[in-house]
Amino acid sequence: MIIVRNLSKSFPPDHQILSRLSFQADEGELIALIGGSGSGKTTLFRCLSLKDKWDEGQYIYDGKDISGIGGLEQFKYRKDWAFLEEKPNLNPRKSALKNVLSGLFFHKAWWRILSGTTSSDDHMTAMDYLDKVGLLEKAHEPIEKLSGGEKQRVAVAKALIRGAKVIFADEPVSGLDPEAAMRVLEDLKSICEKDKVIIFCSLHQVELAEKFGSRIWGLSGGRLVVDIAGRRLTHREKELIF
Ligand SMILES: Nc1ncnc2c1ncn2[C@@H]1O[C@H](COP(=O)(O)OP(=O)(O)OP(=O)(O)O)[C@@H](O)[C@H]1O
Repeated sequence: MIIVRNLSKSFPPDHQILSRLSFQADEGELIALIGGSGSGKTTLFRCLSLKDKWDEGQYIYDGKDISGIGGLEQFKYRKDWAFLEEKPNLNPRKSALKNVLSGLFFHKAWWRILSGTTSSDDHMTAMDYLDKVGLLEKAHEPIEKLSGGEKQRVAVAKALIRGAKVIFADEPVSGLDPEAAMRVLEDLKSICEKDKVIIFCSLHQVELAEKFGSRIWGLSGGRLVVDIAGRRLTHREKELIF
């Protein structure tokens, strides 16, 4: 569970980006974050994944206040989190399988990392995750030969194999055709429900947020102006956000 109280962040000299955000996110929730360009979506994700510092506020993760923790302790928590970006962070020349296996970096023995060897158990686990996102038959294809949606689904499998408990998906379906976008979001939603991970997913299309979000957050000018259970937004709620 994630609890945030009064989180604020500004960029110098005094550009306030996030303003006193408070919320709770529970396991199994897919939180669809919507907001205009520059409303602070990426900055919020960067703060929650400890990539950026914030100025004020309390951040409680799994019952522990991690607001002021330093480098080494941060590393421990970062193992629990994965980032999905618009352009998936994958090696284009390596196969889908090898890319998924690289997600085990945090968990493998040092000699396996140095020698690049993997056990047959690791191999089967990676195949299981590729199966979960419907890409078993593409396991040996190099990433550069996959479509945008397939690449994103490999990135999802890579996040899962590393045991991510929280996934920050920053506009993961921008640039995908509607069918591919639906498939990626269907996978994320099913993983969220079955594996009880928390997924924060920023989206530009309100309809997708309404269809896939178990909750919808609306961010405007760095403020959380809408926080509702997944359903169609009212006209007034849309006006508050955009
Ligand atoms: N490193 C930085 N230094 C100064 N200002 C920044 C920095 N990063 C982001 N900003 C500013 O913070 C604001 C919020 O940016 P952010 O990227 O979080 O918005 P966003 O909602 O993700 O936008 P988009 O939908 O366009 O990606 C913007 O005004 C941006 O210019």
